[in-house]
Amino acid sequence: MCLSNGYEGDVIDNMKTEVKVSADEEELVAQLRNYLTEKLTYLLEQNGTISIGVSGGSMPKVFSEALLSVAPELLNWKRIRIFMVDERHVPRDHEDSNLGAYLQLFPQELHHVFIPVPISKQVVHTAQAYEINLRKYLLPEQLNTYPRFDILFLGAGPDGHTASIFPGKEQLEKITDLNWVSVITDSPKPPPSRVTITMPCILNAKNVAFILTGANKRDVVRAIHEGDKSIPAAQARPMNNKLTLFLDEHAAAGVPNRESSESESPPPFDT
Ligand SMILES: O=C1O[C@H](COP(=O)(O)O)[C@@H](O)[C@H](O)[C@H]1O
Repeated sequence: MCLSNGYEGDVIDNMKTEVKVSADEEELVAQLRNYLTEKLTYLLEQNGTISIGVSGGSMPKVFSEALLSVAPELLNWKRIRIFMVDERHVPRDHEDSNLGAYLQLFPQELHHVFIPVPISKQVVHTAQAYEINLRKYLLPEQLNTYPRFDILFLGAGPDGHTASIFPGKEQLEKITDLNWVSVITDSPKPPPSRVTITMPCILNAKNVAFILTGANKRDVVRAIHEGDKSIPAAQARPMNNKLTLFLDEHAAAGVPNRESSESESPPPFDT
């Protein structure tokens, strides 16, 4: 049942925010599948690797279902690479591992699609090794700059963190000259040690989509929608000024003037 469709095109400080609201998980997966289908169709016509960054937490299940149900002709696994936007510093077979959660949901023959986060004893070494792995696949278009992910799927906590960038802890330790990956050792959300891509990598992405469900994400949704830069999730505004929010009904309660926006039916914007 489709209780409400997405409405599109709210423009706040030049950011075009497309909001897709789903009635249940099945509809959320269908909306994600449509989005992936549209993006993959376009990206496959371009050259090179298609880079998709994903979050952990509640995201692996819906993202995996959506991607694995995209039409097979669009799933050119030789060209698709999936990256963790953050990883908890635990072994891959630990229940808290973000990558581990995806690997359980994907068939063994597709595990090579995921770029490993090599877990070392020290979290700083893990971050360095992961940054080296990112550089193998995400050559920046110009030297001395940040990678340009094709699509980032971000989650956010009720406190406003995204990836593992937490409020008040945005000044992450500089690991390398360019600092694509950094560490946090006192995360307010367990486990305390994590690696994360840095905010400039998020801002440099071609497409950024949040997947946010549940009533406890309402305030974060409001902050993102209003561009309230006090929390990291709301700072994650890509350079192309296009943001997509995939929400359920509970999280969508945070979208201001939702009813009136829906009835106005603003015209769709370009993709
Ligand atoms: O710890 C994390 O939390 C966020 C949000 O998780 P959720 O369960 O509330 O969806 C997640 O995006 C991040 O990747 C993860 O490491």
